[in-house]
Amino acid sequence: MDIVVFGAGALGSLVGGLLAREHHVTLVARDPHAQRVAGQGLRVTGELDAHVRPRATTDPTPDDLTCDLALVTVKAYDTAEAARTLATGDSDVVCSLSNGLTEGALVAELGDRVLAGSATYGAELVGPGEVRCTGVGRIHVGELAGGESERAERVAAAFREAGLDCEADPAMPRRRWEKLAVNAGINAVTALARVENGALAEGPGRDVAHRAARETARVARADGVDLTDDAAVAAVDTVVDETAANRSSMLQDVLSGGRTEVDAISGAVVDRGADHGVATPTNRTLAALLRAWGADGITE
Ligand SMILES: NC(=O)C1=CN([C@@H]2O[C@H](COP(=O)(O)OP(=O)(O)OC[C@H]3O[C@@H](n4cnc5c(N)ncnc54)[C@H](OP(=O)(O)O)[C@@H]3O)[C@@H](O)[C@H]2O)C=CC1
Ligand SMILES: CC(C)(CO)C(=O)C(=O)O
Repeated sequence: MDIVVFGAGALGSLVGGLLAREHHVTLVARDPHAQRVAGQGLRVTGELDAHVRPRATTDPTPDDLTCDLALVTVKAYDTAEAARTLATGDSDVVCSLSNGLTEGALVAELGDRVLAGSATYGAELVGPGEVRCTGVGRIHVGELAGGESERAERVAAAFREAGLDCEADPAMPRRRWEKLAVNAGINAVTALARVENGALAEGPGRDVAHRAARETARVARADGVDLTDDAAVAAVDTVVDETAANRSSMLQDVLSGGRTEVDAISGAVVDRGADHGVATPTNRTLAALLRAWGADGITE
């Protein structure tokens, strides 16, 4: 398969690097990472080990973006720009692995080429040309509206050919909302309390994370997705347990003074809740505090 990975930072370099063991991959990345990959290849270290030579560019032409599959791995807030650039090429299928509700921005530019995706692999960009796998997870792809899908099966098979753990999921809407509940609970609370995920196994942070997850489930149901409060809370507990020593991506953003994905996570729950008349006081408060931090940003 001809695959473009748009936004090859941590996750995109890991997934794109692993796919390059079997497929023709182009990474759209920033310098100096892109330059190093183009010159000396990409090293995958940590829990997996590979040295591959995908193409890499910072400035893709429409020809570069013409492919069988475009994976979007930018931060949620860069999705709209990524979609506009991808629309200059001709990709058969586009699939985002970003956290948060980002499909609106993709569909607006790319229409029914868009599949939903989610990833639980862990990745960190060590430096130019090297990405560390911090957790071997799983990738799911499927139709935005759910249901069996030949094209999702094709994408999943291509991932598996390259040795990635990937399944087509006919219940992708539920999976995405469950992941949103996990991120709404864990990311926002750990970023504000400045604790590792494991700190939410007990105590006051656990209660706030559960409330945020329950609200997300309520909004999901109003949106037509069958996610119970109990399932959303159980998903938070499972991820807290499995990633106890992790600093969530939002905590990492706050500690590094970077921009957070608050709009696509807590903010998206609030906005979608408002569309359906569902109150989301916990997510509203978490989003407001994260945005207040973003405005003034003390990091030490
Ligand atoms: N890292 C992980 O383990 C996981 C991450 N995720 C999700 O995946 C998404 C990506 O996360 P992560 O990989 O950590 O983030 P990164 O910031 O490491 O990667 C995104 C990369 O995309 C680049 N980028 C953005 N726009 C462009 C553009 N127009 N052209 C070229 N490059 C561009 C960014 O550059 P710049 O910063 O300079 O704009 C950055 O290098 C997030 O939504 C995250 O929540 C999900 C599961 C696991
Ligand atoms: C699953 C979790 C919460 C792991 O830390 C994550 O997705 C993140 O940090 O963004």
